[in-house]
Amino acid sequence: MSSSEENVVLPKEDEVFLTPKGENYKIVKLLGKGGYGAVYEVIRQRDGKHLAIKCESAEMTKKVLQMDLDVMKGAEAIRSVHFCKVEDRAYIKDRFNMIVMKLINKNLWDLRVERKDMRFTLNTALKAATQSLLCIEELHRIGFLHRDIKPGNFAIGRPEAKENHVVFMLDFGLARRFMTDRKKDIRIPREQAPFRGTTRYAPLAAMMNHEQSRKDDIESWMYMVVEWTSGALPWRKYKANNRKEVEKMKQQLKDRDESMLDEFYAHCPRKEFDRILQYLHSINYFNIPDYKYVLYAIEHAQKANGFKHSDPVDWDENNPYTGPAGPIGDGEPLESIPAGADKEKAGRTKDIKEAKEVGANKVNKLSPSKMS
Ligand SMILES: Nc1ncnc2c1ncn2[C@@H]1O[C@H](COP(=O)(O)OP(=O)(O)OP(=O)(O)O)[C@@H](O)[C@H]1O
Repeated sequence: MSSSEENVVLPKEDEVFLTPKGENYKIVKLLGKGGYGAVYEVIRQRDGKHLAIKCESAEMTKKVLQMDLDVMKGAEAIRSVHFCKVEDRAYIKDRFNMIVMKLINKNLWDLRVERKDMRFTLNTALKAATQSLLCIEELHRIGFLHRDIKPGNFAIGRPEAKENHVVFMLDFGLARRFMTDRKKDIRIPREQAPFRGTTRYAPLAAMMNHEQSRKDDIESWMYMVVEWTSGALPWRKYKANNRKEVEKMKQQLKDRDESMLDEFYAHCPRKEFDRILQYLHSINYFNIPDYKYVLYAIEHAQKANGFKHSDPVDWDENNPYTGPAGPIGDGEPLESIPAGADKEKAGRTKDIKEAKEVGANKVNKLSPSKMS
């Protein structure tokens, strides 16, 4: 679709859309545009609540909105606080499909580059690392891989909703279910898989056209966390058309090239971050990553640097931090939960909640000295 055709079908400022639920939403402004369509801030006319709508042109052959919907419904069924709640949906005839969801705030790419030295304080980077890891573990628990973990796909909530210390995960356009249809086993990896992701953060597996798995989302998370902490990655000057160069440098890290490791970990808590990276390089496609081990490493870095949970984050320097710090699950995949979570699933939610609480106790009992 050409951009002029796109402008005709996509919403315009002040337009009002009626959904089958009988709700009217008025467009306030465009928040962002992607290959699939666009995201807008809207006001629900009934109660004046500010929400977001994500639209996908009806003509798009590759439908990504359904995947967004499946993931967000799954996250709702486990009562995650890290995903936007879906409030409504509609098909606007001959124009676009849309989902209405919670409105959130700036993403973690914008928050970092706004800073004078283009990096978060170590306290903030580690807090963002913890919350984004919790997002990834929950996504895996409901049966999906993200396959495009990057700072632009994590955002903080709005202060009006008292959610500006909560990190949300966004954009499931490249997500993939990793369990078989019977939801018992991991899907057999394809021999070759087309590249999915963003060159700067993509795991080595993706760069080598291998099937991605849970460990690969965490490898991307590691690159993102290092960038938050140090302000840059060694391969920052390379773009998507230099994928081979970037792959070579990520391979040098895996091969323990000392000068590459020195550059990669500049300004980072090297001991803890390196434990994580070496661990990720030691596991394979079928392994359930040990999310708690990764979290311990981050906690260890926090304790070693004397940070407290209440120390403020960079985007809200005058208030104590109140963000969630877990609990984290075992990563044992549940059967993925399709759109329209029903009553039968409500019972399962209780089980999941209990399992999470047990997980929390275990985390608290273990000593960070395990990392040294
Ligand atoms: N619920 C929301 N509330 C506020 N802003 C949002 C919301 N969802 C998405 N956005 C913003 O809209 C933009 C596009 O969103 P999203 O990442 O879902 O689409 P995308 O086009 O697939 O992204 P990209 O192509 O940049 O990876 C991003 O800047 C994001 O921060």
